[in-house]
Amino acid sequence: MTRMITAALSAEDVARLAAARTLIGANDTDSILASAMPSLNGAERAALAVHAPLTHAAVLIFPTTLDGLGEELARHGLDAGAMTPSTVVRDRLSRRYAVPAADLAIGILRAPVTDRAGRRCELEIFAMATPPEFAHIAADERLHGRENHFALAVADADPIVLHGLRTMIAARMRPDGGGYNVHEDATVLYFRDAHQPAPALRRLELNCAGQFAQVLAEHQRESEPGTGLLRLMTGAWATQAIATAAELRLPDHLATIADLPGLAAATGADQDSLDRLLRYLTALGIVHTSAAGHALTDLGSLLRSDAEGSMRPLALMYGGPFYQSFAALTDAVRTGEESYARVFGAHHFAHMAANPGLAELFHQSMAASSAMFTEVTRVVDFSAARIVVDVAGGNGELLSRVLTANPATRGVLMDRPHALATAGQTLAAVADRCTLVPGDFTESVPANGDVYLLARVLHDWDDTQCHTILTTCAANMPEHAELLIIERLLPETAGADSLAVPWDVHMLCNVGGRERTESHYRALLAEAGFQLTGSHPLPLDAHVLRARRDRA
Ligand SMILES: C[S@@+](CC[C@H](N)C(=O)[O-])C[C@H]1O[C@@H](n2cnc3c(N)ncnc32)[C@H](O)[C@@H]1O
Repeated sequence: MTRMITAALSAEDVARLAAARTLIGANDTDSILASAMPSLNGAERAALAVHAPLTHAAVLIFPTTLDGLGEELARHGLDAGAMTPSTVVRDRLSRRYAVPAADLAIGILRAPVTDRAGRRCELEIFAMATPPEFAHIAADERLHGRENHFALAVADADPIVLHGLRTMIAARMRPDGGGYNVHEDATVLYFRDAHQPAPALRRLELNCAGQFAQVLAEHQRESEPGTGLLRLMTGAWATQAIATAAELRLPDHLATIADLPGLAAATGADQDSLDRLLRYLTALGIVHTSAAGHALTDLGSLLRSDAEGSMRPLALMYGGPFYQSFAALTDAVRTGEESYARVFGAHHFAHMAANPGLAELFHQSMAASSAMFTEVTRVVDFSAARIVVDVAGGNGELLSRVLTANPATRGVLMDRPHALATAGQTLAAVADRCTLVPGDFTESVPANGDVYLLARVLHDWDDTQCHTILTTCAANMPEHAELLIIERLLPETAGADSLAVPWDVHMLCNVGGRERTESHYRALLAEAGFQLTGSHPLPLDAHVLRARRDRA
């Protein structure tokens, strides 16, 4: 006797099943990862393919009933096995369409298919029994394909592996919920990229046998868009908490005192308030708190005033004058003019010139991020240079490194008088080989150098002012001399990450300057008669750009 086939599939769902099947058949793990997460490099894709190979593509279909669906699928060449109930998709649709979960009948079937490399994968078919009153759900889901996804199966059910894979994917696709499937004893994490051009690749499932509550909880937390936004919006609180710690010299005291009453007494702080600040600093990773008391983490140690390359002055600048000018960012964006002058009544450099204490702190703070200078003497060979001229060299941090590494070289530090006044201590060890020259780089620069340095100077100015500085250099530099520019470079492509991106806004607020791409610097140099001859990366996302006078 022939069994009645009662499930009916629409032509649209048959086509959607075929598309999901083709997605698997036309791809392997590497090619699907390359399309879904183009920023993964080959080595990262290969690692992902080992630890989490492609396992299935999923599609949600809408037969009138689930009865006889297996036979109907077989007629379309899909050999699906037994149906199991879906709870995760059912609950999501229940929430999405405000329909009681008990009214939704959703089953999962799996049909074997092979990828283009001949590896066995599956077509995961979610089927929702769709009586006429749920036709609107079917129409909406078919249109948006929200449940479509492709899946990677974690090869080793291990929390560290799962955590690492999750982190790698979450840097490219937004965490988008997940759950523990009791029927299959599997932890399922979803990711989403709403901007992915191929709808079938907008959603990724990472599937791992076993229950991993901690990884799942972290994923769920990151999946709530509000949490991420709250963290971003309260970033200024972290700035202030760190600045307050620096002002109270808390990091210095934490080097020898671990208990709260002792720390409160040493810093002159209210004990309960200090306890709350310490809890926040612990959450920020600055302080480590245990039964033994409080201690600095490695990160927090950089805030000690006696630390090599101490970042304490930067903490005070970012939580002090720069914090105030950033509060007027809206003005800067509206007008295109720096907010620092609006807040303090004078341009950054004029304000520094009139406030020696602040100038001292500023130059200490510039030196605090001079980790970008550590590589300069390795990347550039100064041994043939008789004289190195550091144009607007501040307190001489870079020049002192160059002269220390090159005992036969002499240096000229050129800057405004108030800046030179801060240089004595930095240059003490090389003072016999160094001359301090007050001047204005819009008028002239010393003329006898072999190498000229312009470190973190051009980003203070707009293109017109940069042109003036560069043409002054070109007019005064000997023909053979080389110009080295040290700056952070904005990425040439949108969306790429670099410290230059936030610093560009910082320059807008505080000096009216800007960060630039390498091609922007190449063009500025060319207009001033220089040719860009090389570019080398430095720490903290900086680069050294090498240029010579254009003889063409
Ligand atoms: C951001 S700091 C960079 C200092 C140093 N090159 C460094 O990387 O640490 C910019 C420097 O430009 C100097 N400056 C500003 N206007 C100047 C001018 N017209 N002539 C010479 N130096 C100037 C400032 O005094 C300051 O030291």
